[in-house]
Amino acid sequence: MNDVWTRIKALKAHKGQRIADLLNDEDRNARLVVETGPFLFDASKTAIDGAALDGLLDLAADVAARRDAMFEGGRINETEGRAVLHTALRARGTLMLDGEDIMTGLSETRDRMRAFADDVRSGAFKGQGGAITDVVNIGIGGSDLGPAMATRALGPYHDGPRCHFVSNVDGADWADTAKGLNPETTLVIVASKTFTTIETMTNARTAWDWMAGTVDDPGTQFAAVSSAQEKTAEWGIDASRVFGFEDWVGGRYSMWGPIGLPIMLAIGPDGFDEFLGGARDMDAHFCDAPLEGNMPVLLALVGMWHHQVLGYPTRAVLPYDDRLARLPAYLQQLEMESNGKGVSMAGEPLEGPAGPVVWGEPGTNGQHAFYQLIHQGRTPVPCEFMVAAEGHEPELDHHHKLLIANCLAQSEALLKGRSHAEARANIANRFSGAELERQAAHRVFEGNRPSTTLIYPKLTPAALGGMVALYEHRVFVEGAILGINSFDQWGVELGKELATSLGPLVEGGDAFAKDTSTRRLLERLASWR
Ligand SMILES: O=P(O)(O)OC[C@H]1O[C@H](O)[C@H](O)[C@@H](O)[C@@H]1O
Repeated sequence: MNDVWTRIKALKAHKGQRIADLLNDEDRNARLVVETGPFLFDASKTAIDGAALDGLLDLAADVAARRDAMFEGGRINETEGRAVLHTALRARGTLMLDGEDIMTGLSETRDRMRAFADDVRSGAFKGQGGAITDVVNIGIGGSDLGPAMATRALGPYHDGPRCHFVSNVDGADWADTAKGLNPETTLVIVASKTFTTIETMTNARTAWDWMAGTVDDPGTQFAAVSSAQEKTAEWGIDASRVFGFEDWVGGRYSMWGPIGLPIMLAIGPDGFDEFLGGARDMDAHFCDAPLEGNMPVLLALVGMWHHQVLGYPTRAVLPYDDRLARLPAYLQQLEMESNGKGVSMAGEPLEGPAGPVVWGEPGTNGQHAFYQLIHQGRTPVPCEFMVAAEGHEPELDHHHKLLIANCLAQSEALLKGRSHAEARANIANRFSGAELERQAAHRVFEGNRPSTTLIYPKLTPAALGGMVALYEHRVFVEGAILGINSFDQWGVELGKELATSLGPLVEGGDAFAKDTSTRRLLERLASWR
């Protein structure tokens, strides 16, 4: 699709319409509101008119073929020569890859996870001091963000051992986590697809030493999750507690399989199945619904309208759901590591930007922090709101009503704004003349700012699974349209290599080969140690 940038440029002709006017067009509104499963996605508070939507849908014309290739195991991760089959982790039936039904191995692993989780949760699996009270997942990036986000999101369903997450190589992360833990009743999961990531290996070694201080055989209280099982054996972790996955599961797409073990330990295997089921339903919708009316496709096209067509550099994810506090961080990896690319699959520089900056915080907290910029800053920030119809605290339903009211108020405020005349009228009793004009100018809201809203009845395991799958497929659609590889991450390599070369210099080695700034920083840090 080498004319994609030409077509994106052509779409700019449709910009400039006021959202409030477009909202009067019921036919257009109906096309921008999609429902599936427990979700209603409303993209009508954007400046996309019917013709722009036609053009955007046209961009996505070839996505279906690529989508089918992904689900069928095509090697669409071309730079690494790999299939992209995280969807198989939540699928049913058979799926042949290189002459083998991969579903057999996947369900065997899931059965082993289930048995292990049941044993840990029931107390049949014991630490030296008895039943496991605490689980520490040691991993980073895709081996941390998904399970950390999901266990927080599903707090009301949590009836297993406490789950903790240590990711940062900063010793503070381990030290603060270990402080309240008893090694004799703690299970450590070392989660790393490659089992080479320096942060994870360093934290795992520290955890091992900590446990060895009290526990006779620390390996018995360690489990490992990896696609490099030969490396887990070197750690002395018994194969019965090693859960593998294949290289066709990308790290940031991996929580549906063994990387999700902390979720399974927290909410139980049945809850985990519901989580997978929600994602599977979204997969079915993505595969079966026509492009128009396809929720991930619409979410992707709205994203591209804002970033590639209108040039807005960022988008904010604003869950009015405190338990989704880690969702923005999770989506930062999912979206920015997948689509933060500069060249096409063929290695040609892109004519425009691929993925935007993704950021956010739960509402209402963000309102009291950065919404000032969202409402009055010069650069529009497309906002992606999400809110449940009900919370898990029926006795606190008045809180939830306030939450909903605030969520809807923000998208309404962004849409409507406040004119100079309105601002002036509000303060005309306090100011006059030039001072009235000046004060009013500070109280003007431009309005006409875009947002989308995703609503769902309740944040259940199934709803969370569906929501994450929705965003996974959104990333896929954007990447497919732009012709980039959403499944590699070469951009993280250089920093890793340089960190390796800087290690000895932090120890005091000769830094003559480094630039003058890096040398100065090294020298001053050394002088302070
Ligand atoms: O699971 P691991 O192999 O330890 O990798 C952990 C993370 O580190 C890498 O640098 C990648 O950027 C991430 O995509 C990955 O999730």
